[in-house]
Amino acid sequence: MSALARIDDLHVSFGGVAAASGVSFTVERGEFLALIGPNGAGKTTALRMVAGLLRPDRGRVFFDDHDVTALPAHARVRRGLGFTHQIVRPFYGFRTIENVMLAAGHDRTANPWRAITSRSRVAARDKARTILDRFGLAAQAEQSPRALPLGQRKRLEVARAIALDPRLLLLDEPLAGLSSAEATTMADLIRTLPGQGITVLLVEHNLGEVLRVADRLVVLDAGKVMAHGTPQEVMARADVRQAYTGVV
Ligand SMILES: Nc1ncnc2c1ncn2[C@@H]1O[C@H](COP(=O)(O)OP(=O)(O)OP(=O)(O)O)[C@@H](O)[C@H]1O
Repeated sequence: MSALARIDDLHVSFGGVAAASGVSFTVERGEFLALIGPNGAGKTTALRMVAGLLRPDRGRVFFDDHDVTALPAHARVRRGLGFTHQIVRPFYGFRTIENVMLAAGHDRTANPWRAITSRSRVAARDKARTILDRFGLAAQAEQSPRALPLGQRKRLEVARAIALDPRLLLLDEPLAGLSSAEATTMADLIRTLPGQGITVLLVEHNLGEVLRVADRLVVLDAGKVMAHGTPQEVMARADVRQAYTGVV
């Protein structure tokens, strides 16, 4: 079977700075793939091009064998390519469960406001409850996201993305800013997604958690792929250890 996503020779520059210089890799169906590399390697830039948040100067993104390079992010979301932001952005005017319902009602109405006012409300609420349960947020359902600590707000961000039924979920540093216990909880939750039909492409600095939960790694350095393989294969390479950790 072909790859779920194929990233082919992406180039992009900001002013004179090349943030991606021929980035190519595939995301296989059902895998948990992590994109790692030192600061400024181009990880977030690559993820934004896959999501449709940034147009490459050159290169193509294929999702499910379709060339989606020209599609904006919202059109990719409709095809099943979801993403979360590094900085969490819940709707603070809505309760936690309503935040998930806005996404859960997406298949019934294109207008998110109608998703919580129309007859589909009950179905969306049930779906949102199930997702909040899975993400350990059932007790916080009726609270404002403002009242939630960062660890729970980050889980809400992933819960909202899941409610859109993605087949591929792009996660940008979901563990950033979390305590080590919270990071482990979040990594364990993300680890369950491929078993539920959601392929994961993760950008993450927390190498310990990445090595624990990822199936495969792609290492970026200076806008290029320097290595890919299982965590064991990749971390056995001296050039990767030097670029990524500064230790040979
Ligand atoms: N919008 C932008 N405007 C100008 N330069 C940018 C922009 N976005 C990224 N860059 C530059 O592109 C390069 C790659 O940045 P990017 O954020 O993709 O790296 P990263 O690997 O995600 O880094 P980090 O791990 O620090 O988040 C860096 O030199 C960065 O300064």
